[in-house]
Amino acid sequence: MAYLELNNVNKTYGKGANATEVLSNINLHIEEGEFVAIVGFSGSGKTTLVNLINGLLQPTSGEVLFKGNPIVDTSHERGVIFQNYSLLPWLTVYQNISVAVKETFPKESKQFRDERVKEYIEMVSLTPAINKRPKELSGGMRQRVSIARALAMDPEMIIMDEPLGALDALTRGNLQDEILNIWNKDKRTALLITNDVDEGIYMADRIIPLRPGPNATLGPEFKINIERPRDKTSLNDDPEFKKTRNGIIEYLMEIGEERSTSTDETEYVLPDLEPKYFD
Ligand SMILES: Nc1ncnc2c1ncn2[C@@H]1O[C@H](COP(=O)(O)OP(=O)(O)OP(=O)(O)O)[C@@H](O)[C@H]1O
Repeated sequence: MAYLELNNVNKTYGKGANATEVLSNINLHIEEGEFVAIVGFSGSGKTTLVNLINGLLQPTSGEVLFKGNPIVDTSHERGVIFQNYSLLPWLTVYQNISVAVKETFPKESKQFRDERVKEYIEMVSLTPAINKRPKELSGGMRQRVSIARALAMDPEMIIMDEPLGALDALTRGNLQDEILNIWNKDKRTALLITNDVDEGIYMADRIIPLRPGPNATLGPEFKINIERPRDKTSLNDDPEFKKTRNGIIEYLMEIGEERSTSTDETEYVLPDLEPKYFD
């Protein structure tokens, strides 16, 4: 039994003539402590997949199991970092994180909770903005609050739905490292949805492409056999990095081409294939 299992999962939206099967026959097994990245085309069903694992959605058929039990609801055991921040606008940075910490650690002392909130705010370098409300923050800062909030809740599994997409390269690189530190130090299990192949290779043990939808299904997995901790500056020259990157890109280009020569007129946006920070 794997830590997280999706067995023959299908998800359809709508009914009758309006029914669209977004995900088809998804089989995904993630072991405890693994870091898996899913790289997908825009609109292929990545968020639907995240919501099935988070417990916000139920599959139309098939099963989603966490530690052997069907996922029927959201749970603190699985912390999600969404792409759209989802902060409470009337609360400050401190209060947004404090609400979540209080919910997760109701029996701990006020001092413990206060220290934890401040520790995670400091981790994402937002101490100077601790009393600001979301509308006073940039998009990148809001996303950092959202990351701090998810991690401060101490989830066993971290699920990330394109969490770093809106950030500048430097902040993005720093947060990748912070997430990796926490995953490694606390022996978490992680699932990262990204459209950035390089980010996936830098962070994950395996990358699995999600093919374009409708009826999106998972492609073959690519194992990342690069020792950790990985060094961003030398990664570009690593033969294993080049081989893996080329393999994934070739695969994505092939399925992109298959789609463009089919009769289907939907336009598909390829995942981000340009290296941005490995110069
Ligand atoms: N509640 C819903 N009802 C009907 N259709 C939906 C619903 N949610 C998503 N869809 C459709 O399912 C498909 C996949 O959506 P989803 O948001 O999962 O994709 P995505 O890969 O996360 O997209 P993006 O890359 O744009 O974030 C899209 O065609 C979308 O319009």
